[in-house]
Formats: sequence, structure tokens, C-alpha cells
Amino acid sequence: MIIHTPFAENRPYLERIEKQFALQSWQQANPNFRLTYDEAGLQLLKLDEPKLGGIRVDFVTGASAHRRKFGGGKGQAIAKAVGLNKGATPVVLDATAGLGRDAFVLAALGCEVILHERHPVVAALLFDGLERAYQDSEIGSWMQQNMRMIFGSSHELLAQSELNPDVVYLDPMFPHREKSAQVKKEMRVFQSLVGGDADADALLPFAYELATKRVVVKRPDYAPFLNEQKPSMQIETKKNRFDVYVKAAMK
Ligand SMILES: C[S@@+](CC[C@H](N)C(=O)[O-])C[C@H]1O[C@@H](n2cnc3c(N)ncnc32)[C@H](O)[C@@H]1O
Repeated sequence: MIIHTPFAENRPYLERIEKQFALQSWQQANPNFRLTYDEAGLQLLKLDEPKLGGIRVDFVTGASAHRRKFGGGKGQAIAKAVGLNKGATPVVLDATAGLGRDAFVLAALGCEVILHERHPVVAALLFDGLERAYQDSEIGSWMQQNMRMIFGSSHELLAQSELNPDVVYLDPMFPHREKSAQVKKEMRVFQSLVGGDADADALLPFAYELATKRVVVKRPDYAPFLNEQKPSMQIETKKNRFDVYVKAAMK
């Protein structure tokens, strides 16, 4: 097994994860990383930079849970960008899911969110985070209804999709401009795992074709438009902006 755990009873579950996300071949190509599993779930560590700590997906007790309770509700920028403030609860396809944080904000506000993730380890972390959340007595029932993940690349999945999402949401990786010490430790591990999403421009035409109402693209404030395409409107936050490509009004 490549996932290290002291818990023998969890091995069948972890073997399933290793198989589902082809983690064995990923680990062979990436000996710098280690996956571990303990009471708090699956975790990724970067062996050559242990001080950076690990990455997990924890919707139940982590920062996401705090933001759900104390965040800005439907008034926050991401909710406005997908059109939630207009009284609609759109179905959102998050085509670059990552650790599922943005998707969780939308799901907690009532949206049904389908998540695509192509990186095997990010997908495995997300899968484990979702499994744990589904079993939680407080959030489990709406999580089961509102969040589900598909492992694969949106370059193919969007073109083949039979879903009719109101909104397609894109948040591809973009190189950080700040000096690396200022970038949060967890983000540094994540960046060294995933790299840049240099092929992200090609997602926009597929996303625009599939969405029935709008495409929302999250960008750092200094980044150019995705695919050099000017949006219909922009919603700005402190460090990011949401570029919104409107196709039809939200109902
Ligand atoms: C910046 S992260 C997204 C963060 C996410 N919005 C969150 O709140 O946690 C970008 C993620 O998109 C994934 N990604 C990029 N291009 C993709 C594609 N074509 N299909 C599926 N996933 C993709 C990357 O592997 C990475 O995990």
C-alpha cells in the first residue's frame, strides 16, 4: 500500500481509493510526497518540506466549516457571481474543483454542485473529504444531495457532458505573484503538487457551450482574462475577481 496508516480496519477503503485514482503510478513518479491516513482522514505531505504541513479536505471541522457558519451568505462575491443573490439556486458545474472549497460555499447556500477534478491526489483527497462529510450528522444529508465528484479532465468531460448546469464555474491555477514566503504554506504544497493549469484557456469555449445561464471564472486580480475573452461583468474582491460571462438571465 502507498497510503500509510496505523489502522488495519481502514485498509480495504484505502485500497479502493488507491485503485480508483491510480495512486500507485502517481507515487512512483512523485517520491517527494507521502499520503497518510489517520482519525482526521487522508492527508498529503511534502517530504522535502515537512514544515509546510499537510493538506486535507475537511468540510466538517476545517476552515470551510467556519466560513459556512460565519461567512457572508448570499451577499458574498462568489454567490453574487453565480447569481444566487437573484433568488435562484442554480445547478453549478465546478469544472476545476481542487479542494472543493468554493464548491462547498455554494453547496452550503443550497446549490447542487457537480465537481470535476483531474489530478489523482487532489481527487483522492476530495473524495475522502466528501465521504467523511456525507457521514456527518449535521451536514451529511445536504452534502449528499448537493455535492458529488467526477474524476477526470473537464477538457473531455465538458464536451461529453449530458448535464444542463445553469452555471459552469472555473478556477484554474494561476502563478502567484507574491514572494513564496507570503503564499500560505498549504498553498505552496498544493502548487508544487498540481503545478500550473497552462491548458486552462481551452476550457472556456466548452464551458460556455454547456452552461445554460452563465460561466464564472475566478482569477487573481492581476491575471488576464481567461482565453483573452472579455466578460459581461466583473465582481471584485480583495485579491481576486470573478469574471462573469452571461448567456441568459437567472430565473
Ligand atoms: C486553483 S484549484 C481550484 C480551487 C477550488 N476552486 C477550491 O475552492 O478549492 C484548480 C484545480 O483545478 C484542477 N483542474 C485544472 N484543469 C482541470 C481540468 N481540465 N479538469 C479537471 N480539473 C482541472 C487542478 O487539478 C486543480 O486541482
